[in-house]
Amino acid sequence: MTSPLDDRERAASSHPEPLVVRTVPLDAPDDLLSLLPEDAPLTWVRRGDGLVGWGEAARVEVGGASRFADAERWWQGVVGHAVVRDEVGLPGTGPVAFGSFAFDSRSAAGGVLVVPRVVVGRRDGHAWLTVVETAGTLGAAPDWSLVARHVAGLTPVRAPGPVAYASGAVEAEDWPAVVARGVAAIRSGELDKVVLARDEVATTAEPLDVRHALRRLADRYPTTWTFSVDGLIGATPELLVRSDKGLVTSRVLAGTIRRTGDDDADLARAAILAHSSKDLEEHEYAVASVARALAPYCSSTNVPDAPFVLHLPNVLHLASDVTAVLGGGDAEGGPHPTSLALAAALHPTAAVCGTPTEAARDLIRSIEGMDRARYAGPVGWVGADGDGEWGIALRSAELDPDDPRRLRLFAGCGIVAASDPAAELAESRAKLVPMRTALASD
Ligand SMILES: C=C(O[C@H]1C=CC=C(C(=O)O)[C@@H]1O)C(=O)O
Repeated sequence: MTSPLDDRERAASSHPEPLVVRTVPLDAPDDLLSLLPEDAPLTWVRRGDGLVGWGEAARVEVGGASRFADAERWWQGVVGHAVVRDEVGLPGTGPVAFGSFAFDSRSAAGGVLVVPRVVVGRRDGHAWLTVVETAGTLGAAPDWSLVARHVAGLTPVRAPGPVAYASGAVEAEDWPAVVARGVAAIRSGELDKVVLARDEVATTAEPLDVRHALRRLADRYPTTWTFSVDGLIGATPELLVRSDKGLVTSRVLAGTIRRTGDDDADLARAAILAHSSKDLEEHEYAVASVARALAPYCSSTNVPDAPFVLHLPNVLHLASDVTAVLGGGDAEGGPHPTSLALAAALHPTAAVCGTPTEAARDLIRSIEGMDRARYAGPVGWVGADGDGEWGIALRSAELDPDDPRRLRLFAGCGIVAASDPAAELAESRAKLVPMRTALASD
């Protein structure tokens, strides 16, 4: 990513020419990922459905505490001026922006929204093509031949070759001491929960072709959301917020146990996790933070009585699907907040920060020893009507914009009074597995 903007004026001044946007139906392509170019692929895909995009019709970079509000204002300006003909009318048709935002308002990573020139989307057997022009008027309807020509020009996906791993900001063996400081702060009553993370640096033999990693993530972790936005890639199991015609959904995860690879043993571990008071406590803080953040915007919020166990290939998580209906609360009578505004209101949940939020953020700043950049921040897309989907950028890596062989991989763990630092280190290793597997060439 180029240097972020952190003043409102520059963010506001990057309005493009009015966009001319046309969406037409397509026969559903079998495989969205096979359409991606090597250069700057944009991706939000789960179980074969979702959006892929390429090219750049418009872009804004934002920074600081106002990063979400500035991005929102820019997007409203873009869609307010756009000429749109949408022949499909589903979530994700018409103009969309892919985005990702830094975890911490102080991070230089800031945030970005990108409007692709071409988007192909797929949902429940329906598919569409959106083409965005930056000059001119609505022309002839595009069709599959445009995508076919694009695909014919794609380079084959390249494997990255051997990968070398090195410590990030904190050596792995030193990280339990960081966790121990978190536990001590909790036991002394400073806060209830903190989520502490660490990074590691991967260096690939060949420049990374992001498509290689995305394919492996999507194949191995089909229940997660595989994403790629401006050099941030991953497969997150955690949905911060989906907003779809007034219905809001959030998949909250917190509380983890590693898988053994043996199905019977893993079933026993799922039962242990479902009854672990330490993990249930971690989970409860995360769910409460989501319910609290949604309350001002929603007339009703449904929080399941107890979490279910989400099975992923590397770990099992406690999970709760929280749903809510927009309207009522403090927002009574006003326009519905967009999915981006909801993501801003929810971020950071106690699944990635802690409880109370401010105390946890301060502790993270003082003991974690690294800049999380866009790890653990919102990543996803927003449409012209404000509906969209935003995940939390977990199980992720950030490419070095100056070196296509270098990436930072991230993993974090929720810490409560009963946490054991050595066990948290093992859990963080398990959470690095998806990205490590994504980079492998076997
Ligand atoms: C912070 C991460 O995971 C969060 C999501 C699920 C379970 C978590 C846990 O059990 O600690 C974390 O709250 C991460 O993967 O980097």
